[in-house]
Amino acid sequence: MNFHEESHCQMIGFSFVFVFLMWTGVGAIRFDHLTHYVNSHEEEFVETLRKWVAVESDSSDISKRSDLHKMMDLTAEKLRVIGGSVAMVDVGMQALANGSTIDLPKVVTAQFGNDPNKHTVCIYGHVDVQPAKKEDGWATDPYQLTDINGNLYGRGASDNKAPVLAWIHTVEVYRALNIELPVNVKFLIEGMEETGSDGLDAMIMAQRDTFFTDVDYIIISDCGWLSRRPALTYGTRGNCYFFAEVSGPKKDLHSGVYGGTVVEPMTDLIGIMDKLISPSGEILIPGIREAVAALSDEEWKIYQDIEFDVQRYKEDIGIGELMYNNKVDLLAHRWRHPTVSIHGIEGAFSAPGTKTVIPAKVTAKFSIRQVPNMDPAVVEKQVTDYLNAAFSKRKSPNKLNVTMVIGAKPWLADVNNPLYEAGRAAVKRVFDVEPDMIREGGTIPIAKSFEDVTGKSILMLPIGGFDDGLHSQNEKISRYNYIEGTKLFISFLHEVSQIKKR
Ligand SMILES: CC(C)C[C@H](NC(=O)CN)C(=O)O
Repeated sequence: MNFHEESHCQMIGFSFVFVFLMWTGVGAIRFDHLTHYVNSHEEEFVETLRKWVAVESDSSDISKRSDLHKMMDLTAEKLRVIGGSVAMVDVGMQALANGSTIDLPKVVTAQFGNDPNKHTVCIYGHVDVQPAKKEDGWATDPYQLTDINGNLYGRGASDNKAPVLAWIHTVEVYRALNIELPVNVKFLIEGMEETGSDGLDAMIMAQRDTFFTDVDYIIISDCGWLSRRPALTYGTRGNCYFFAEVSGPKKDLHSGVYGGTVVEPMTDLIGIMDKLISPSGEILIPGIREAVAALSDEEWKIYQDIEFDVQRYKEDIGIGELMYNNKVDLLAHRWRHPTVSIHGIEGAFSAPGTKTVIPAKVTAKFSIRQVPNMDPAVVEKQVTDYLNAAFSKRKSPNKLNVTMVIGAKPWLADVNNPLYEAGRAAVKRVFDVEPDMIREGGTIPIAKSFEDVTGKSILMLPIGGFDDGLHSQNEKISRYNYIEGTKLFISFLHEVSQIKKR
């Protein structure tokens, strides 16, 4: 049944001729009403995004924890104002490296409708962000949403505040126009995604037989398109994030006075970091590459058929040469092969200037993106054993301590699920194209647990642009993606309502 046919049903009781005449028009008018409302409220939607981006909800910086709590309150308030039954779920405390603890941000849940004859979708998203400072190289203040040529710049604009708001606006639009929601809608919005979703696993386990019992489908819009073509995402990589701390002298030392007499922690650290990955991108930790599921001919063909401009990709990131030059290798290494990234070294001298210091303690931060069939628990042991062995070969008097602080699994969907059909139809209706079927190189830490714990199917329905600069300087979402994305969600809810109830 489509929008037209649904209207047909509601006309029962009117004369056949009248229904026939109305049949082709009323459903379309309803969809037009909804999308017209979206268009005419664009500025209001942008203003709400502005307020949300202004909150520095950086989950990795504990000095920003009160902002994060404020962000969860704002989210709950927004959902309450549009009529949801909202709960703020306490998920306990976060254990910090120094042995102390701090409150985790509450998880916000909300419910709109509980008609047993309708499907129930649960929208998952997050409102915490990655760190950002103007001096990192932003052209504008990262926490002041700035519109430049229809692009809305600000930290968290695309990851994931605008997509969460687009979902909230979707419900708001139905309610404002007094049009019944075609499905029951639940929300689960968290504030720790960017640091591994601390507390959420336990929460979904605890609410498996309450909040999740009537949920049929889980929808996540925390990813982006591959090109200008809308996409459906059927896989994400996982992430094992490590700290490797090398400590030596009890305090920082003058390199002129002490250099040449002590084994420097930084030298040890760089030495072992260099053992993780070869210059050509080969992971050197035994066992990792062997675990990776082979690329099938079918998958190769899917990648081959995807529209992806390698030259444009290079230009977008400002790079002359990539590690792989053909599309299939590039996509495969972005989506379905593991990789090692070294993110930073805490304790290193990194300010401008020429301080001649020997840092006493340095901590490297690196992560390995996981793919099927890797297991974070196994990777933790492989990495720890390997680095300890490499370190002991150096015969250094310093100490090495390796810890895994995030262990998020990869996720892969069954694209034959009717949810994907609903996604395709919604994209077709709003954008008049077939979506790309893509995987995501990034991680949604909770995706696999959602599936394992609740047994529900997941669809990732992105609205972010391919060039949104997630985690980077000048993150943005375009007005086009924000507004048309909201229409996509409206259309998608309708399509889900058409899936046969089991
Ligand atoms: C475990 C990571 C910190 C999660 C993070 N997720 C996203 O960016 C998705 N919004 C990632 O780095 O992939």
